[in-house]
Amino acid sequence: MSFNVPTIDISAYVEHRSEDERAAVAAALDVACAQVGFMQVVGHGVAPEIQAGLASTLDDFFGLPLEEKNQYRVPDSNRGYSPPKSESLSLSLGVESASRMNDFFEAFNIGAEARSFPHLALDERDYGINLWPSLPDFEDRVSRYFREAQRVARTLTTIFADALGAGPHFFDAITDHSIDVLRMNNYALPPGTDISLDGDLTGMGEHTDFGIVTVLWADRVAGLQVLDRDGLWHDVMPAEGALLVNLGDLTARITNDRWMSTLHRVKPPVVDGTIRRRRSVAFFHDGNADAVVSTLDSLLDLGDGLAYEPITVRDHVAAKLAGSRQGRKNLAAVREAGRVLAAGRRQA
Ligand SMILES: O=C(O)CCC(=O)C(=O)O
Ligand SMILES: [Fe+2]
Repeated sequence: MSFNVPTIDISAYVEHRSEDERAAVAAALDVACAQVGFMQVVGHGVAPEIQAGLASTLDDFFGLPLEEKNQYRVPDSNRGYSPPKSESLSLSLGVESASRMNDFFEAFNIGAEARSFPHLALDERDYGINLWPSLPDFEDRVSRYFREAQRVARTLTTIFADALGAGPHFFDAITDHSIDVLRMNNYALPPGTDISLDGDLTGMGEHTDFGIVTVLWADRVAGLQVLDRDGLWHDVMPAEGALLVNLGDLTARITNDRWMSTLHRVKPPVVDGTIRRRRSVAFFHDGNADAVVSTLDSLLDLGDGLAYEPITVRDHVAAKLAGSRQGRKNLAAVREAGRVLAAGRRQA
């Protein structure tokens, strides 16, 4: 069967059109979430100039010298700058083991802060404090897109609730002070990188996203790959003007794996001895730190009859960030490990 990332037009929800039109969208989204876990979303209403403004901030920030970018590192926080895993210095030495550019993405993160919800006594450690580069209009351009991505994510969870028959307030109750993070990714090799030394050039290693849903803006440049149900990787590129959307692990838990938290990675093709620079921006909608995420009652009996244990978003995110794992084997870990192993067996 050929692999296809379905295109879902959400304008019926964005424009509050008729119940019948919205029901058709929810039905199409249900199939996409159950079969692929990735979608091209159109009709989202994010203005092209807001997307262009966002794209320009990546050029401005990642174009800075590394020393300057390093001033925006925030240790032990999901904020600020993360440099590529390998240092270009070791590359210049030509030492093979040191020269591997595995996971060569660099990133800059901002997100919702506890103080954005002054009426709630939230802990900054669950959210993080933004560090804005001192570049003209940077904060403004990024924030404008952030608010739009947040709106799209909330529209999506409204559709999720309809598609799952979960009741209109199911997602509101777990996302009204959501941990939302915007990760701006830059995939570019330092000038002079000898890619012939690099056996397995990986922009970003295979992973699933942690949260409820991810809204992904990306350049129309190859590199993103998605794992299908048969364990094969497929290249995925956004259509003109489309946003990619994928589900995270919390949605897999909520739906008892009826919907998929799909493995993906970034592996840019080498063309003429180099890779094309690629930018992407992932908006992660993870849910309230203190929300307890449980499988919907209606889906508890699905599949092997086992259920995910309820977990707070805080504990789930902490476990994922710690590279897993809580001492005892839980169903989530077993199922996720199974997916990764199956992929590894089928394809190098
Ligand atoms: O660069 C991409 O297209 C994917 C990025 C991604 O998967 C992530 O940031 O979690
Ligand atoms: Fe991802």
